[in-house]
Amino acid sequence: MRTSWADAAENAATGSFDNARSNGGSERSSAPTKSSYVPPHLRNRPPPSEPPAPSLGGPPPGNDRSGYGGPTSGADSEHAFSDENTGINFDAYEDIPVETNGDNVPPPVNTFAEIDLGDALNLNIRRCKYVKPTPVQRYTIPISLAGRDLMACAQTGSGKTAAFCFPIISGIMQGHLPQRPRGSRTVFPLALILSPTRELSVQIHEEAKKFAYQTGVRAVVVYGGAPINQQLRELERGVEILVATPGRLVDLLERAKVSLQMIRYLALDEADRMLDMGFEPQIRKIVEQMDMPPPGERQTMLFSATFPREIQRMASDFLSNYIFLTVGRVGSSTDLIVQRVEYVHESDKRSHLMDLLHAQRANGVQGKQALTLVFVETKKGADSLEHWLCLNGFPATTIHGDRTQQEREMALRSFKSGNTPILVATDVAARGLDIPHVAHVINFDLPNDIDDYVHRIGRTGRAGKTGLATAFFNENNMSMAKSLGDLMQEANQEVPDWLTRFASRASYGGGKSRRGGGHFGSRDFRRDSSFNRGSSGNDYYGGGSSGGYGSYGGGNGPGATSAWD
Ligand SMILES: Nc1ncnc2c1ncn2[C@@H]1O[C@H](COP(=O)(O)OP(=O)(O)OP(=O)(O)O)[C@@H](O)[C@H]1O
Repeated sequence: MRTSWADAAENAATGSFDNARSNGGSERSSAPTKSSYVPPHLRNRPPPSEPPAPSLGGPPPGNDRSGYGGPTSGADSEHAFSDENTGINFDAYEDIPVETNGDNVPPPVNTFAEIDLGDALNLNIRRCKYVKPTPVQRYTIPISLAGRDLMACAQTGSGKTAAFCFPIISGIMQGHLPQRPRGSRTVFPLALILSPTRELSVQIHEEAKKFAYQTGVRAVVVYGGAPINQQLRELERGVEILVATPGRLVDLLERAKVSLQMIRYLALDEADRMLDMGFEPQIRKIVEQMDMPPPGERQTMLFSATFPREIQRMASDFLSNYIFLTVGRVGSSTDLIVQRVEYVHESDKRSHLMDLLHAQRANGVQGKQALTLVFVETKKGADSLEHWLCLNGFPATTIHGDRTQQEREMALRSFKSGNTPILVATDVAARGLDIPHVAHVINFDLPNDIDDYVHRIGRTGRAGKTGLATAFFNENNMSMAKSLGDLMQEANQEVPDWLTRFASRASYGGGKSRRGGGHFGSRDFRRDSSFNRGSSGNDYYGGGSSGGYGSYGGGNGPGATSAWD
């Protein structure tokens, strides 16, 4: 058992599942390889090619908006452009099925050069070493540049952030900007990007700053748990793109420090999360009850890897004649991630985790622990597991809603740097965080909702890289048996027989799935013949008695809101 974990973790870290596979399974027969299946990223793998090196030493790029008097800061410096994307194998995404639905869908592009994003942004894209657009970017960017509203669903780690940032920055750079009132202390951003967690907002802001470097477009972030005065000072220096968590933004709107009157672009990242029970009232307040222009007068873009039908229905309130885009199936996990599920009794979880970590360390490069993200159900559970890991010689830290913002940020930094290579987290870290080199995601406690599982495991296997995800399963997770088995099967993973047996015994749904039963949400809910805004209609997703928003009882309900902003 230990050997197989070691192999799996090592392979995930080095991206060499193909090697394991080519051993014919003789030495590594228990490794999580799929004997006949070859994931897309390993098929016809081309020789590694160096992306063209951007010239960083030249003169600053011309600003496409000559005469625009806005601030010129973007990324703090060119050092903000890292080498992370060098050599990424984006062929991994080539054969992912893409579906669009809506009127007059603009055609996709194959290269960034085909789109007029503006010189300064194009240069930044090269500086980021983005050689070609990912599928979600190929479709989304022309749709957004055509001024269309969009609901986009694409797998974790597939580049959704750039997909909404590029058109926003380009639109602001090249658009005819409205005159914004001057003199008052209220600020009037042109674009608003909302995300559910502080850390994700910070990350989106970092990305937006890089993309907007020397474009004249200034991005500012506001989020809870950090001093508001500092954020006010940043706002007063000028803001075109405001990245925010809902709570802090409502505060600023109520104090009339921010007006949404001039908003031209609204993007909701993790849109299904933003519209579920925890956040919906705040989002409605921001979008519908303040001074933001209505749908049709602003451009609205919603992004997530998961989009339950009821959330789609609700989201349509915010959109006007929108295009629905799916890259892969809605809510599917990427098959860059090797998924394993282990039957582990509640009382054995710690020792089992210890076995995994020992094996992983033994096989790590120079005995180093690969970055491992361990998800648990509760904040208390996170603290106690962290303590226990540290006592047992595994440097760990934790991120959850009871920690101060400073502690949360420190934990993330320490994890990213490898100083504490194990991060124990609640769902606060489940969505959006793009941490390079996470080799292994362990669901120590499985979530109650398969969509949450998809987001959690999506912290590995990003941007064309491979990853490993392990789930501990026992009778407490019966309600997940079928959806987990289905998801794994869909992602061409090996589903253990015992899980299939549990699934057939479990009454599917278990009252906790937003997805409902039978089919995964694979399409635009408007195509459902039963779609009728005035009636509840039949559930396309069929099966479960519990499907649907109203009955959602997953980990994000009111009891867990403190884990979020
Ligand atoms: N065209 C591209 N070329 C190379 N790397 C890219 C490209 N687009 C995005 N990336 C990189 O891919 C990684 C994942 O992107 P991003 O965080 O936007 O994924 P996501 O789809 O939003 O994931 P999630 O659903 O987890 O939020 C990032 O490190 C980003 O820099």
